[in-house]
Amino acid sequence: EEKRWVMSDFEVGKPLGRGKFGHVYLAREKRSNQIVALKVLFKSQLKQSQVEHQLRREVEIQSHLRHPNILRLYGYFYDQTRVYLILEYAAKGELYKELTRCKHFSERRSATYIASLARALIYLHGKHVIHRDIKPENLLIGAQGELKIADFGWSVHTFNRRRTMCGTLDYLPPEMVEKTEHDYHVDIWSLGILCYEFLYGVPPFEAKEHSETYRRIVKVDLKFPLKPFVSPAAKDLISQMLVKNSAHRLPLHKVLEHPWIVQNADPSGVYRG
Ligand SMILES: CC[C@@H](NC(=O)c1cc2[nH]nc(NC(=O)c3ccc(N4CCN(C)CC4)cc3)c2s1)c1ccccc1
Repeated sequence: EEKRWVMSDFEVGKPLGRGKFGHVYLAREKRSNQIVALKVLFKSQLKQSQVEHQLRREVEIQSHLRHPNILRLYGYFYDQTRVYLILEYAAKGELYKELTRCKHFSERRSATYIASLARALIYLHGKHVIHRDIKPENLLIGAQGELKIADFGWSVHTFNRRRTMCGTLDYLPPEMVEKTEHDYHVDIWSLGILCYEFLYGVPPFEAKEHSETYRRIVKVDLKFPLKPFVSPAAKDLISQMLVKNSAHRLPLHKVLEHPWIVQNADPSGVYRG
C-alpha cells in the first residue's frame, strides 16, 4: 500500500499558512480529486536545526493514527531540497486565529473542545504516544467545526525520553520546566492550560519575562481573574488538572465525567455556535 508520491500527483493551490521550517498549501490529488493540505518543509532548515529524526518520528506516529480529532497524515515524499507531508485538510483553519478573533470562548464551546481533546489524548496514550505540545497553534478546525490535533513534531513514544524544548514556555508543566522525568501526565497539564486559555483568552502563567513564567509554573501560581465570568465548575476542573504532582492530576477519563464537561460539552464533539 506504500504508494510513492511525487509532486506531479498534485495540483497545488493557495498557501494556507506557515509554521516552523516551511509552509502549507491547499492541494488536490489528481487521480482521486481528494483535497489535501500539502506541508512543504525545507531540508536545509531541518538539517541546521537537527530535527530530521523528529520529523521522521512525526511521520511514523501520525501516519498510524486514526481518530476524528487527530489530523490524518496520508503520506509523504521528498525531492532534492524539500520534504512534503500529505495531510488531511481542516477546512475551518487555525484555532488560535479563531480564539484571537473571539478573545475567549464560551463555556459550551470550551467544554466541547476540551472533551474532544480528552478523547483524542485517551486514544493517543492508549497507543503509548505523548503529544507534549498541545497548544492553540497546533489545533485546527474541521469542516463541521470539530477540533483536530495537528503537528506531532514534539510527540514521542513513551518508552524513549527526550527534552530540549523551544518556543513558548507557557504550556510546559513543572516536571518539564525542571527537566525531571516526565510521562503522559504532561498532556493533562497542557489540557488544563488550554482550558484556562479558551475561557480567559490568555494562558494562566503568562508573564513578560521567561524567568517569571518559569517561576509561576513551578509554583503553580494559578489565579482566576474576575473578568470574564467563569463558572466555579470550570475553575474546579482547571484546578484539578494544574497540579504540580503529575500523579495527582485528574485522569483523562475523569475529565470526561467532570460536571462542567457533562453539563457544557456538546455530546457530538462539534461546536455549532
Ligand atoms: C500547525 C502548524 C502546521 N500546520 C499544518 O500542519 C496544517 C495542516 C492543515 N490541514 N488543513 C489546514 N488548514 C489550514 O491551514 C486552513 C487555514 C485557513 C483556512 N481558512 C481561512 C479563513 N476562512 C474564513 C476559512 C478558511 C482554512 C484552512 C492545515 S494547517 C505547520 C507546521 C509547519 C509548517 C507549516 C504548517
